[in-house]
Amino acid sequence: MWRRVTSLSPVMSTSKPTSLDQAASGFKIWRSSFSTETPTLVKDGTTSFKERNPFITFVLGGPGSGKGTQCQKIVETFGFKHLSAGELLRREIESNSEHWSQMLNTIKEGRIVPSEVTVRLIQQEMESSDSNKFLIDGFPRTEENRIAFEQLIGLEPNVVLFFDCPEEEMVKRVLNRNQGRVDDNIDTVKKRLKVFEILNLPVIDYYSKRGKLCKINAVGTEDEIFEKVRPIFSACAGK
Ligand SMILES: Nc1ncnc2c1ncn2[C@@H]1O[C@H](COP(=O)(O)OP(=O)(O)O)[C@@H](O)[C@H]1O
Ligand SMILES: O=c1ccn([C@@H]2O[C@H](COP(=O)(O)OP(=O)(O)O)[C@@H](O)[C@H]2O)c(=O)[nH]1
Ligand SMILES: [Mg+2]
Repeated sequence: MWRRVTSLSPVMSTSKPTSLDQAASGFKIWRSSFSTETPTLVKDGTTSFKERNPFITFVLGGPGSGKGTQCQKIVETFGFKHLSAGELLRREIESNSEHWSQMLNTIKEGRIVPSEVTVRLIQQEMESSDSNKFLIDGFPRTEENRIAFEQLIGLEPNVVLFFDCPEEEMVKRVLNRNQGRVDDNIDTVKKRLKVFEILNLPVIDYYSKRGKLCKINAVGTEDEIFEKVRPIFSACAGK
């Protein structure tokens, strides 16, 4: 048996990040069915993922701010491995994996899937990749996500990109996205914008204080925005 919180109001009424995240995911029972043991970091029996010293970029911004679009350009120009947390979750749902219906409902309602699930999917992708440069798109979405990643993977991002976009523009882009997503409708977008403001902005603020944040004005053409992104990676890639 599991229970789902259907109202956004608990998200709005408390200020503690951990309880906020629990309210946002609404899966206390589901959450408890996942192990919190630190998974092994050994990839091939000799080298742990951490020892590979990967370059990790978190890509943040509200729904429709252009994260995925800019990630594609970064991949083309700088050869990163792109991991979209949302895509990994959608793939899990499509493959009818355990808890697929809870994940689908969470996404439909614009809430956040438990950290254990998302971090495990990201970890599997990173560990099995030949690349050592990662763009983690749309994660971490909460302080609890951030802490779970740091604890389970044992690493922090090298850089955090934040695509800063006005709400009106984000809504317009999401409603025109036309990819058949269950969350690209006005009701879910409104909820996602609230979740972004309450749960994701504190993560952005955290990285700003750590001196890791690159804030990019996400208004303009895709190419104009990429010209602001390019110098961030040129310095280390020599391009
Ligand atoms: N700079 C831009 N100007 C106008 N539309 C954009 C821009 N960047 C992306 N889009 C479009 O907006 C929608 C959302 O972009 P996407 O990259 O999926 O955002 P996110 O991953 O942040 O939700 C897509 O249909 C995309 O083609
Ligand atoms: O770390 C994550 C990333 C995504 N999601 C869920 O997946 C949805 C879609 O995420 P995605 O990043 O694909 O959306 P985008 O911001 O690109 O529109 C989010 O609203 C959440 O419900 C989540 O729970 N945890
Ligand atoms: Mg996206």
